[in-house]
Amino acid sequence: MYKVLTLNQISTIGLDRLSPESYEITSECTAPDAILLRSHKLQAEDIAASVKAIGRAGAGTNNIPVAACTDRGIPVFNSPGANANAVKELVIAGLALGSRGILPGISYVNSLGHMDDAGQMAKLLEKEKKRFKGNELAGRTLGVVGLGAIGSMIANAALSLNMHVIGYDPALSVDAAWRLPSSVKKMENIHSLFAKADYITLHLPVLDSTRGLVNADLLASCKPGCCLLNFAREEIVDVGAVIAALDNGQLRQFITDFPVPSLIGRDDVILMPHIGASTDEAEDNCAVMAADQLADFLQNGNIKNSVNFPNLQLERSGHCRLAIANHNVPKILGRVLSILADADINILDMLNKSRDEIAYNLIDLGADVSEGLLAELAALEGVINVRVIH
Ligand SMILES: NC(=O)c1ccc[n+]([C@@H]2O[C@H](COP(=O)([O-])OP(=O)(O)OC[C@H]3O[C@@H](n4cnc5c(N)ncnc54)[C@H](O)[C@@H]3O)[C@@H](O)[C@H]2O)c1
Ligand SMILES: O=C(O)[C@H](O)COP(=O)(O)O
Repeated sequence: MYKVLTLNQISTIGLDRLSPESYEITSECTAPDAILLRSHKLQAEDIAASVKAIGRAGAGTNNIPVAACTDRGIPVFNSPGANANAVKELVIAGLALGSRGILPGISYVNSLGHMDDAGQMAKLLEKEKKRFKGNELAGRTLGVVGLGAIGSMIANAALSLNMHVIGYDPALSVDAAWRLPSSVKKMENIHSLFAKADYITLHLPVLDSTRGLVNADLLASCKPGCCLLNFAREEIVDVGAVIAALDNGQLRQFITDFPVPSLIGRDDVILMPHIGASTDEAEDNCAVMAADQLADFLQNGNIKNSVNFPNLQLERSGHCRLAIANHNVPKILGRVLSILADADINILDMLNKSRDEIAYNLIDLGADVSEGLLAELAALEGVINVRVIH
């Protein structure tokens, strides 16, 4: 029986993938085998020694101490693309809110509760509606920073709204490049994107290299009157610099899913409570993906969509499987194999892959391994953890 600790509300459609015969799902547990979470801020010291894997039902893993997990041989999984459509739709709504007098218009109408004559109200609204005039998105230029799962969907949607789309992504994957229509103009650097776009939308992860990326220097290069949308992460944008750019007219509007107190109460700011992925569909998709990935790791050692371990999947064969995480240095696999050979254990299949400082091995064996042999493998220099899966 595997114990899975949930640290956020996870869709039951996803949790149902973990059958009650093999999994106990609990929101309180001192020795879980795995953790399933969304945006809960997880501290390294709160990850019990028993934890073998962490599943993020969502995209961003900046709430998880990934480096500490790597050191401890714990793979961290996320759910790439599973909530991208939800974010795309909210960003399209953000573009509409940023181009038309929708929110002030609604709030004006709601302020007329004292009126009781429909005819008079209609007359007043026809007179006042000029205050809520906007502009169309068609013909304007949208700059998309980060052209991964979300950014590429937004680029496509904006093209269908007859916008011009320019994009910047210095680490674009081959898959993501295939998803992009050729009419999306790739910019060489982020400054030229800021200089050309009427609307700029951010869809990149928070990393050391992207923290504070949108700062006073970058905002100084944007087209005066530009509208900035941040549905990526709070830390990517220097809010003080955004407020200064709004005050001096460099920015016309800031729309974000990551409110902070200094932004509240401004007419030129639209704040949402981190609801980019808050749809039934996205929550179900993310939970299903995260649960399936955790189950495949716990039951088979397979790794799919890990942010710190190599992807590695091997069909099961033989009597049992060893899953070994080790530091990515020479000779460790050779030593493992010679211990197995000395114990007369036949290897039926195996796969070994590395990613940065970590290496991971799946070894299918023709016979069971003793506790003593497991301890010998675990004690090898460079081996981080060893698991036998029956
Ligand atoms: N508001 C929300 O609720 C919500 C929901 C989902 C994701 N997010 C955030 O959006 C981010 C992107 O999600 P995704 O699913 O598209 O991820 P993704 O991994 O598919 O795409 C991210 C893209 O950003 C690119 N990138 C990395 N560094 C960059 C840089 N310096 N400049 C430009 N591009 C850069 C990558 O190459 C990649 O193509 C997530 O990391 C998460 O923080 C927010
Ligand atoms: O990175 C993500 O997937 C989003 O920020 C969604 O976060 P949530 O799962 O807490 O809504």
